[in-house]
Amino acid sequence: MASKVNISARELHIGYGTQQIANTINFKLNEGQLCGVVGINGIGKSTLLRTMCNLQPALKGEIKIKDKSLDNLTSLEQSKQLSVVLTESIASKNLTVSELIALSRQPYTNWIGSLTEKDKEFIQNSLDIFELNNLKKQKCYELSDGQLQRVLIARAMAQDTAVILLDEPTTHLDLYHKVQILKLLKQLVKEHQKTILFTTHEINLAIQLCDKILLLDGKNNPFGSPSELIEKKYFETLFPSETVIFDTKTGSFKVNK
Ligand SMILES: Nc1ncnc2c1ncn2[C@@H]1O[C@H](COP(=O)(O)OP(=O)(O)OP(=O)(O)O)[C@@H](O)[C@H]1O
Repeated sequence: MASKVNISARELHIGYGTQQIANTINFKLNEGQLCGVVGINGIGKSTLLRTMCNLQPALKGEIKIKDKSLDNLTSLEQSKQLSVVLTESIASKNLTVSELIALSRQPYTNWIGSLTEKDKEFIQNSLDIFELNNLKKQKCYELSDGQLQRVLIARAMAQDTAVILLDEPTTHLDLYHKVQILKLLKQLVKEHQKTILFTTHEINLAIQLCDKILLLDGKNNPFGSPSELIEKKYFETLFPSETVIFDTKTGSFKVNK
């Protein structure tokens, strides 16, 4: 059975007003796929993410969620298809972990905002999957960066959308917690058939864990499986080679000593 395309971009140009930041971005992501967006500082990763969740307009081209153009979705329809975890610090840190995760059910609750049994089930499932039961009564400001990141992803999970977008979900985390978060994302796409797209500077980890990588390079913006991109030597020109080199044998970046 052919996998379903959950999100795609066609000939997408992104930027601010008359300032183009990245051009001709093309990709298609199926359900059950984890995709990392990589590229040097300032190349447009966060701009792409913000464009993909309609926080800013595309300059050209089309984004589709399933078979519908993002432009044609109402904000309620969008919030049932697409959840977003951005880097900006959350305004609601005064809430407990449970309360923050419960907010994710807003697209489904009635006008009073009361939670049904089904809503409560989604919230409890998320707490279970992300092992947050022992933290659920804690205030969000009391959490470590790694714990808060897990809570934010749990909230996106409880929103029950086909697509989850995350902006740098592993910043400020130590190596163990970076790997833990990325493995959780991998588990989500495989066990729950989600499509997850996240921006990252952890290219070595993305190469090991992602099904697809979108490499914003300011030219071709290649998209493919990590091994396809390695074979086509796209990683080799990403950084100046006198500083960092790409080792094709191990599929990882090394310091050029
Ligand atoms: N609100 C804005 N208005 C105008 N230009 C902006 C705005 N936000 C970002 N930019 C510019 O857009 C470009 C891309 O920024 P963006 O934050 O998308 O890059 P990035 O790849 O996510 O960078 P980093 O890896 O450093 O987080 C930069 O040149 C930045 O200065």
